[in-house]
Amino acid sequence: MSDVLDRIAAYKREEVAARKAAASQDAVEARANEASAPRGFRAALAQRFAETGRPALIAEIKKASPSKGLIRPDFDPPLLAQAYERGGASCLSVLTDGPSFQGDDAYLGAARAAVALPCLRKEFLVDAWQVAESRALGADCILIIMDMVDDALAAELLAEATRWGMDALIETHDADEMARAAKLVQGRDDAMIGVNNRSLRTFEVDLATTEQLAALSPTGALLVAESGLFTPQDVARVAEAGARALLVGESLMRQADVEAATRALLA
Ligand SMILES: O=P(O)(O)OC[C@@H](O)[C@@H](O)c1c[nH]c2ccccc12
Repeated sequence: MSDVLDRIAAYKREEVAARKAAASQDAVEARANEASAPRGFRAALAQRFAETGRPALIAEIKKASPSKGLIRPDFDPPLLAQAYERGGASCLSVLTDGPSFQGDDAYLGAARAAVALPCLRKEFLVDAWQVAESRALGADCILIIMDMVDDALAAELLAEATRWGMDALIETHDADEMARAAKLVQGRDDAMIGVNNRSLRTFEVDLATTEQLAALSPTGALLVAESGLFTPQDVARVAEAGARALLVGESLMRQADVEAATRALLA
């Protein structure tokens, strides 16, 4: 009865409850107020797309995943961040979830401090408290997974992100979630909507997901194609569908020379 996403949601709620018991909203806000100012995440992607006419890259720092196990044994977030930056990435995504992705909160700050790129905290948000926490950790952008939140929580997360000067990547995987995302961003001109080609419940990957949902994406939203992108042909395919940015992890994390692989993917 319980699939991967349900299991993650269950342990994340416990994790957040424990963290909230240890640090009040005021305490976490005090840390957020001292964090280095947000770097414009969506703006960096939009600018790169405007300059090149090709999708901009959000490169992901990801050690392991529930579907692939250990992806990169020699894992050094600052060095990986610099390789991505030199290779032409416009933004970074850093996994902070420990149990499923072998991530860590500290990786976000360490990667961000090593580069000038805006950084997404790749985390499962189940409580608005985590938004100020993300800012305290240095995040420039948060992730809102529509499959994990109801409309009220999604709106709360988005409003909190805006209040802290961060962008939000709103992740969808089917037409219903895209419709909910479109409603959520109605009236805003700063929307960023992701289409995850991988199901977080079955791990099945299909680039046709981007093609199908792109047509349903609200006009004005910056469309991000996520997961399962391995070749320049894959990139061309989602670009053709309307993606203005890409979120790529595994295919780059598996390469010995991350800088060269990043450059080759974007070539
Ligand atoms: O490693 P890939 O297939 O290139 O995928 C990267 C990214 O899209 C994926 O890690 C991801 C997309 N949405 C998520 C939500 C939670 C955790 C992970 C993800």
